[in-house]
Amino acid sequence: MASATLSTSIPTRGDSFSNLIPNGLLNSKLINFSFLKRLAPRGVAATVRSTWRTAEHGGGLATEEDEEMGRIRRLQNGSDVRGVAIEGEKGRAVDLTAAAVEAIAESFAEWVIEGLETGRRVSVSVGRDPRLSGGALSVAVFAGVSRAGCLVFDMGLATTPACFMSTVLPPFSYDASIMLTASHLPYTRNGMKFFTKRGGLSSPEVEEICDRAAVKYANRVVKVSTLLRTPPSKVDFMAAYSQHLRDIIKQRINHSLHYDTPLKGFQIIVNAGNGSGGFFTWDVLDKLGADTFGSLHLNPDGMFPNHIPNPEDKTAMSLTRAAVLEHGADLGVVFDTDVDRSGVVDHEGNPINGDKLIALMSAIVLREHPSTTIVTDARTSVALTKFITNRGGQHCLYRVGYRNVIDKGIQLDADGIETHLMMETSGHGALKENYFLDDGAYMVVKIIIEMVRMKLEGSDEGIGSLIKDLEDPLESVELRLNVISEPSFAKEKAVEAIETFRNFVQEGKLEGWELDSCGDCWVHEGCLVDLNDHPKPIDAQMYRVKVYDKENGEIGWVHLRQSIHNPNLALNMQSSLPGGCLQITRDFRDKFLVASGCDRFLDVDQVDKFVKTGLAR
Ligand SMILES: O=P(O)(O)OC[C@H]1O[C@H](O)[C@H](O)[C@@H](O)[C@@H]1O
Repeated sequence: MASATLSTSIPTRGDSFSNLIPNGLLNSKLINFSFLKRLAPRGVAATVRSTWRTAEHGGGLATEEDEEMGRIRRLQNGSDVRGVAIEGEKGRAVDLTAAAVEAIAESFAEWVIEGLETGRRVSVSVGRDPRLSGGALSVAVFAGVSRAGCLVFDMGLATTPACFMSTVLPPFSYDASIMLTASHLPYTRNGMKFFTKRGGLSSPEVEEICDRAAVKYANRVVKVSTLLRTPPSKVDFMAAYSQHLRDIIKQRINHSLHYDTPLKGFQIIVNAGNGSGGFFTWDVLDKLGADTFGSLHLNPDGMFPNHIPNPEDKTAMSLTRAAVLEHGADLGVVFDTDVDRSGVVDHEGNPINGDKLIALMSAIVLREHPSTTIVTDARTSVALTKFITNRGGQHCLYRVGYRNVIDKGIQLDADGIETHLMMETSGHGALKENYFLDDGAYMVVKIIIEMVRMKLEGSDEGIGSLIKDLEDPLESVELRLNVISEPSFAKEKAVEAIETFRNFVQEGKLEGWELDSCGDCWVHEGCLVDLNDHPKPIDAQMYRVKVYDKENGEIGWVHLRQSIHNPNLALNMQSSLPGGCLQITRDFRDKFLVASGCDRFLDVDQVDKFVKTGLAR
């Protein structure tokens, strides 16, 4: 091993350096030693270095400090922190403890202070969703942030977009914000999202913060503070944020007869799934004159007793659909727990989420900004690309993960390629006009304004009519393949499988499969395969492949990637040929999984089941 690598790298936790380590791992994704040295008290850095040396010599056990540091590092999930916060999951212990949260919050606050280099005390706001663990973990955040020397502002029950908005809306304008949420994950989980005035943090930034927290945590004898240096000040930011949303609706509709109640005469059903989104009903819609009778699950309940708050959830959508039809409402709205995502139901009861929601938002945005570029993740249908380009827009397909999609849009826009909308199929949607922030409430605001505008222009067709010409893909399937490995190696094994897949495709071992360098994106070759003009560290490995057949030409695509949250691979595919997905899956299994030997460390049950029965999951 080259000495240059020796002096700059240390292993990540759990690298017990057995011969289980996948090829090349020892040199990859290792944190920077000089960074660690700056932070780590001598003992810790020395332990880390000596463990690394053990590795260099081919063996040795991870120390207790390594274990502790690894536990904190593994809480990073892309651009968020996520973990189990309360007991209740079979086989999964609590790892998002108050001590871990405190160390991470303190590290974030230090990172903000260093970045701002201001003489005054830095201010940080804190919000949370209704999860049962939220109260206790808030206290841990207050302790960590105040321990770093910041002023803390407690927003209480809040939404993720509101946390960001608290950094830009005067008079609040806090320097940074932390939201405690695990979005649509079960009640046992919780997590953290981080914001500065520049927006949400990227995966490498969160990784840096977790590395810092890991060292801090491992070096602490007493892990949890009992004393708050500065008690938090309570603020009712949600009231100000709601007024901000109301003002936007009033100003943009500019109703000639009733300016302050522009939603008079409209019935809108909100399904908040017992998450944080209830405010949108009583503090935004009701006050603007809408009739919200029939709305569902508005009261916050950290057990989420009705269904998972998630616009991708079938129950959430079908209950909302039923309520819209029962009440003859104009619109149904479904929020996820922390309201950074949403979906809608039109007045005919048609659910609009996934590709359909992207199409709806594209139709609205393209009217305002003809020819704008729209960035989505690369699991969208060929029909969506057609929908966007037929209206004069450009469609850039990029990597899964809302932060990736948003960051790509920001980068394109900065490079002079006008980009107004960035959306993931999961329902994260960000608009340039709204700080490039993924904001489920703001998306609904845009849709409501469009709905009223259409009505005022004399159309009774409703917002569903805007996407009438969007075709559904003939076949669309998602399968998951669990990685069978010790948890600390799961990520690396996933990368190994995905890179092997890429090699197989490139070497022509799967006939008719061709690595898709940029989907149907015209912007730059290679954007999808991470060869950006501004390369960024990769948070999850993924490739999209176009599939051709001799008789029919291009028949579909395959997208293989590491899951962001779990030790598994996600295999998505679409086909325009009946039975195409079955054939694709058969080839994937026989010519890749079995031929490469990856089936030895991947659980191929779902693949086998689909091949046998045609049923996914
Ligand atoms: O990797 P998965 O488990 O499929 O999750 C992927 C999804 O995770 C979260 O929900 C993120 O907010 C999304 O941006 C991402 O697409």
